[in-house]
Amino acid sequence: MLTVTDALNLVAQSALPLPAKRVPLAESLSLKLAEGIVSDIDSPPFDKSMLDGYAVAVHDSSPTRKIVEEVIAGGVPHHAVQPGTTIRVMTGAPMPKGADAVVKIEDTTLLDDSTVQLPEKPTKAGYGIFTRGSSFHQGEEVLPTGKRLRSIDLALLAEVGRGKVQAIPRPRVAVLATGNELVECGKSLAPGQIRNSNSPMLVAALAEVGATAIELGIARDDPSELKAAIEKGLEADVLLVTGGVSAGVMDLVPGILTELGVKEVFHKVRMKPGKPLWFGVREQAAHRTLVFGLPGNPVSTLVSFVLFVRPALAALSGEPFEQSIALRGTLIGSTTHHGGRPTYHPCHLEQALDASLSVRPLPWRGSADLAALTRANGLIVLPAGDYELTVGTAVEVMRL
Ligand SMILES: Nc1nc2c(c(=O)[nH]1)N[C@H]1C(S)=C(S)[C@@H](COP(=O)(O)OP(=O)(O)OC[C@H]3O[C@@H](n4cnc5c(N)ncnc54)[C@H](O)[C@@H]3O)O[C@H]1N2
Ligand code: MOO
Repeated sequence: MLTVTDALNLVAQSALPLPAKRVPLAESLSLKLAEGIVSDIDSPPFDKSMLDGYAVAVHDSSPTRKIVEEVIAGGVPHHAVQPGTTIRVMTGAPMPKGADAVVKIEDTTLLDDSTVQLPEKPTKAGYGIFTRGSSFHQGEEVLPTGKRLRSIDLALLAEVGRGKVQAIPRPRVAVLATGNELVECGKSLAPGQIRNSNSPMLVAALAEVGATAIELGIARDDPSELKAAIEKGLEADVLLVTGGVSAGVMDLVPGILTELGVKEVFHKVRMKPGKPLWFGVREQAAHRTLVFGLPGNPVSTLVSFVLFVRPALAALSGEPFEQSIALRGTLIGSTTHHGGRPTYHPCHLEQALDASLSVRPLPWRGSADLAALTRANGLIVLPAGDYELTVGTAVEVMRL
């Protein structure tokens, strides 16, 4: 059976960045730019007052000035500032000709409706002015290709008039739960039934990493129903099918995937939980779909998602394919391990002031015990073998 590392390498080979496309500004947050953004304007586009006050010429020493005009943000001055005169400007207003500084309104005294007294101390030239083009010039590259867009970057795109940008889009990920025993969350249970907990978990986990989830609901263990749902899911960039991938009589998923042209890359990985993980790729025309058959038990689904799907989604979005970071911690509770598969055991991690991690293994009843996982914020990576680990042992852990 494949090791986790070998299986990860196989997923990494297929998880290539999605082709870039034009994306509306409002949908571009956290996407990776696929073009350098060049400004269509000087910024600011005009010499602009940064204060509410009076536009003055600093070499003019007249103690009082005649106010010839008032310019608000969005307006334009119709006069120039001449010796003995001033123009009242509001923050954001274009500076009038003849002025080279702004005196704050709080530092002045209005003598009558059209006369203002200025402070004796002269203002410095340039004070209170954001000079045209002092941030950047028209034709300058303001955001480089490859940049992952943050909210402040969206502000800059808006400033330079870019309503659409060329970027690597968010991966579209279809989520399909399979199994006759499953009912949706709002329903009461008949004998033998359980609620579909995998779909809400995966949809939320996809939201956490900025992927777009396409929920396909529940398909019964019926070949034609499964086939129709899987066919729909293959239109996405990634299809996550949960359940039906182990060895049972109703484990139909791998066969149907193969029938629909998905090439199996691997089935089964030496890990606990998550052993029956299935991975394949369908190439059709220019469209590639990565397909993960996630084992049905919710903890197996989540661990497989964290280990395999999350790095694949990062790679599709243009980031490096990186495994969850392995950290070192020290056990503050003992634990035992049995069996030939490395186990990802739920734990509670606590970081001390010196950044060291204490690791408390949590009671856990296996891959269907999702309640135990709700109390965990990490997983201990326990190597294969039969052994006991005592308090104080150094272990490898991952954050959840
Ligand atoms: N003979 C073998 N039996 C099993 C093997 C094996 O290798 N040989 N592997 C076991 C392991 S490990 C796991 S994990 C499970 C995985 O099975 P499947 O992926 O085929 O999943 P199902 O059989 O459909 O379901 C397993 C379990 O999970 C529950 N489930 C399924 N979907 C959901 C959902 N959406 N929400 C909540 N719970 C779900 C389902 O009811 C089952 O109880 O196979 C072992 N067996
Ligand atoms: O690998 Mo299964 O996921 O142990 O329960």
